[in-house]
Amino acid sequence: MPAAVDVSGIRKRYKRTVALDGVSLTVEEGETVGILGRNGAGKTTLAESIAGLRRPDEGTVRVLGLDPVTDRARLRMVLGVQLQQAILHLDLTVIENLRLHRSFYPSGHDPEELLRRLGLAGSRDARFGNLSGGQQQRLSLAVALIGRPRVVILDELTTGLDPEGRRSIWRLVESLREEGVTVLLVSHAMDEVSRLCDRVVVLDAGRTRAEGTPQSLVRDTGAEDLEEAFLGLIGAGPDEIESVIESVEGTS
Ligand SMILES: Nc1ncnc2c1ncn2[C@@H]1O[C@H](COP(=O)(O)OP(=O)(O)OP(=O)(O)O)[C@@H](O)[C@H]1O
Repeated sequence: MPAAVDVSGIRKRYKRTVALDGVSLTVEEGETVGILGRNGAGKTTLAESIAGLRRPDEGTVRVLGLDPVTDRARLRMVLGVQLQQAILHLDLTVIENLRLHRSFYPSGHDPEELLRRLGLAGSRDARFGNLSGGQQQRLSLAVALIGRPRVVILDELTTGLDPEGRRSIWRLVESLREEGVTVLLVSHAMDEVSRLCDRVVVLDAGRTRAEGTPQSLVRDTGAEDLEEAFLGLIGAGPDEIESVIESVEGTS
């Protein structure tokens, strides 16, 4: 059985910026793995490389044994992706967008039921372009899940959601885990990562700085909680800690 996600030694450079500098990562089926790192650490580039939206300069990526670039059509049937910038039809309504995406798969969720689970039933007939940021975020998650994927990539899943919305989305991710879905979660929200993730990978300047369960990272760094462990791991000094906290708060 191939791993759900197998990344080996990937490098990616954008002109002068080295975004990924030899990252390797294996995620077994059914695991929920968090990708952490300060702004610009390379998290989205890693997520997009796994999704086949970026082609690494070096190294290999496999998702359930498929190459995301050359096996794209087959991968689409088993991979769901929610990225920071949702690309949905502005002029279609919520339900039309979701039905359209449902039509790409031979089987999947009932669009109406998924809207209810995501707290979007009340916005069913609103155009995507008229939704609030949090509602757009929920719809992009619905689109990622509509085909019942075996692997899901979620980039900043709950950014911009109200507290009630965050909790209902967390419960949904927990139910994915119960169904054996593999989840890769890019996040700045340490409470979210502590609650949902079996394992965490900390990226720093395009390299893997640390990897382990949230509990082991806290224990091994002698920190009080995951946020303190994270700040210690990326080597943030007292002044830098303030600015990292500001950047984390600004994006969560
Ligand atoms: N399309 C691009 N062109 C040029 N540079 C890019 C591009 N995309 C990302 N970068 C650069 O690559 C580095 C990694 O970016 P990436 O978006 O992967 O980081 P990130 O960890 O997801 O950050 P954030 O937490 O802010 O979302 C950054 O220095 C960024 O400026």
